[in-house]
This record gives sequence, structure tokens and C-alpha cells, in this order.
Amino acid sequence: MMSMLGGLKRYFRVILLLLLALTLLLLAGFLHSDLELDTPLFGGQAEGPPVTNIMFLKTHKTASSTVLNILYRFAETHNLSVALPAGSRVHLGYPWLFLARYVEGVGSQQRFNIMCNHLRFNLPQVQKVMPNDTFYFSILRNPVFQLESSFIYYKTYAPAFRGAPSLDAFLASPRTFYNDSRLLRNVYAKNNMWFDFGFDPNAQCEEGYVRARIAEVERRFQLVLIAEHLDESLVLLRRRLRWALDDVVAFRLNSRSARSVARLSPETRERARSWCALDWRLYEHFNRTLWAQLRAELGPRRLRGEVERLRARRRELATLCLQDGGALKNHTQIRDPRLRPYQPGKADILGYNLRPGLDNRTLGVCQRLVMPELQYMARLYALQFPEKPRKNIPFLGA
Ligand SMILES: Nc1ncnc2c1ncn2[C@@H]1O[C@H](COP(=O)(O)OS(=O)(=O)O)[C@@H](OP(=O)(O)O)[C@H]1O
Repeated sequence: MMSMLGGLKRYFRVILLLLLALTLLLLAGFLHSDLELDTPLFGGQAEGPPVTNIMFLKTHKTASSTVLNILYRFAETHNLSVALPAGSRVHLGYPWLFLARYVEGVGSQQRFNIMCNHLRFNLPQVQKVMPNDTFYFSILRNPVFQLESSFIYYKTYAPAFRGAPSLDAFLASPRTFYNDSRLLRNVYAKNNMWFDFGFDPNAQCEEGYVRARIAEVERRFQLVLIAEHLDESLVLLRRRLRWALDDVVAFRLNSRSARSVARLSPETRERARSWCALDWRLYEHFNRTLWAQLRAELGPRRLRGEVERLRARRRELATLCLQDGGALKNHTQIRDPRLRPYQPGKADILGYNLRPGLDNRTLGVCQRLVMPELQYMARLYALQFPEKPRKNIPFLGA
């Protein structure tokens, strides 16, 4: 009897030990996955200092101003040099192919850390301005929505759009309106992203040609973000640049009011895809490769965690900085003229009001987060070239 009781006791002790071991294992797994989310430099990524030499090809109407704000803030807070447009210009020679001389201070300064203003990509000239170890990246958007945004934004500027009563009408008979493809003002009307990468927007969408150009982009650009998946893209960008979370948190900039966004019929969408077939191929390819990289480098669970962290931090900053819970405001509702975005064409471009009563340090952080592109460029220009005349932003009356 005694030996049977002893046997039972030993049996329960073993079970208890096994349960304890199992609990510890589960706890360790849980802590590990939690810690992983907090690790700034991400396991599996070659560690090192943050990347500071960066060229961002700022394509048009692709959420690129939101990304530019990230780069400008990083440059300012880390005291990095930016390749800014020379003199009174607001872009780097666009739509002409980029030349090094479009950059202020080129020649006197050996190389710049960051280049991110609109330009038409021209690698040999970019290399005259940027160091050899520069990280190149860009952004693409679904060409259907990119074209819809461009149509409104450049409605009065691009001859091809000026005569068309609507995007539906334009796409129903594009050759009626786009009758002089040589006009530089028409670059917004056809394969505009393809053009920004330095390629011919009027080329035939022939398989060998398209593949060769896409391969060229892949060789030079380490990353291509996708506007429809901007948060996932920013998670990957942060990983590649080895930056802190706050460095890639940004508010949506340069967006239009619902009033100025057109609803497109399925037929118009199909026509836009075929009119901008080169852009479509570029977008399809890099949308696919973005997701392949996300799957390979992070996996779905970790990606979800990282995206959630980014969004949570954005919500926190919105609560701290923005009035009315971050509600977007139209031009007339924005109190501070320095925070009013430029209003071109038929677009109604929105911005933000800051919460009143912020202390000076918080105010500085918040202002930088919502500062429209032109104002921020003028600010960096004044900081970098204090001896030069200030950039004049005409719509501010400065
Ligand atoms: N975070 C985020 N996610 C998705 N989309 C975003 C984001 N930020 C900006 N946007 C949209 O990008 C459009 C403005 O693009 P750009 O800033 O590149 O325009 S510009 O070429 O610099 O004028 C503009 O699109 P439309 O509103 O359709 O015009 C913005 O709404």
C-alpha cells in the first residue's frame, strides 16, 4: 500500500514538473514575440547606424509629399544636408531630365545626404550630387487613381486635360485631347510615373522593352513603396533604413476633399489602365515585389504588429498635435497661413489646424508634421543657405 502511494506521488510530481516546464515554454514564447515588436533594429537585419544618404524619387500624385515630409523631418532633426532646388525654383528641373546644376550649392558642397524633391530621374547626374552608398527608393500608386488625382490637380495646367470636360470624356477619346505628346506640360496626362523614372511615356508597351526598363529600376532602387499600402511600405522602409519608429510616422498630406474626387465607372478604370499601360506594368510588378519582400522579411504576424504600432503612434501624435481629432481642413478653415497647402487646378487640397496652447517644443514637432511641402522646402533652404535670398512662396504673400 505504502509503495503504491509513493508511486502515485512520484507520478504527480512528474506531471507537475512537466506542466511547469510547458508553462515556462509558453511564457518564453510570448515574451519573445512581444520583445520582437519592441526591438528597434529588427532581428535578421544587418545592424549598424541609421542610413543617412538617401535618394527618394518623388513621383507625382502618389502620396509622395507624405514621404517627403518624413525625409525633411529626418534631415532637419539630424542636421543632414538636402539637395534643394537652386534659387527661386521649387523642384529640381522637372519635367526636364535632372541635371546636377539644378541643385543649390552643388560644387561648393561635395555631396548631399538627402535628395527628395520632384525631378525626372537621370542616374549619372544624380550620382554627381549623391554619395556612392546612397539608398535609392521611390513610390508608386495604382495608375487609375494616380491619373484621376492628376486630372484634377493639373486640370488647368496640362493642355491635354484643359479641353476635356471630365476624365471619363478624356479617356473615351484621349487622342482628341492629347494631340501633342511633345508638350512638356502634358507629361501628367500619360504614364506619368514611367516618365518620372526617366523613360518614354509614349513608348509602345512591348514586352521586351517593359521588362528591360523594370529590370533597370530594380537594379538601382532598393525599395519601391506602394501608396495603397503605405503603412506596410513604411514598416519596410524603416527596417531598411534602421530608423526609429517616430522617424517614419507621418500624417496624410496633400489629400483632396471628397468633393474634388471623381467616382470612376468600371469602364473608365479599364480605359485608364490601358491608356497608362506602362505605368500599370510598373505598378503591378512593384506591388508584387513589395509583398514578396514583406512576406520574406517579416511574415504576416510581425508585419501586423509593426503596422499596428505605427498606426497607434500616429493616433497618439494626432491627439497631441491636431485640433478636432485630426480632422482635415480646407484652405479657408486653416488658421495659420504657413500651414495652408498650395491649391492648384480644380483640386481642393486639405491640411490641418494645430491644437492651441501647445508648449514650444511640442509646437515645433507638430508644425513639422503638418507643414506643407513648399513651406518646408523654403524653411530648409533658409536654414541651409542663410546667406541667400529666401524662397518666395507666392500664395503666402511672403
Ligand atoms: N498616407 C497616404 N496613403 C495613401 N494616399 C495618400 C497618403 N498621403 C497622401 N496620399 C494621397 O496622395 C496624393 C497626393 O500625392 P503627392 O503628395 O505625391 O502629390 S504631388 O505630386 O506632390 O502634388 C493625394 O491623393 P488624392 O487625394 O487622390 O489627390 C493624397 O490623398
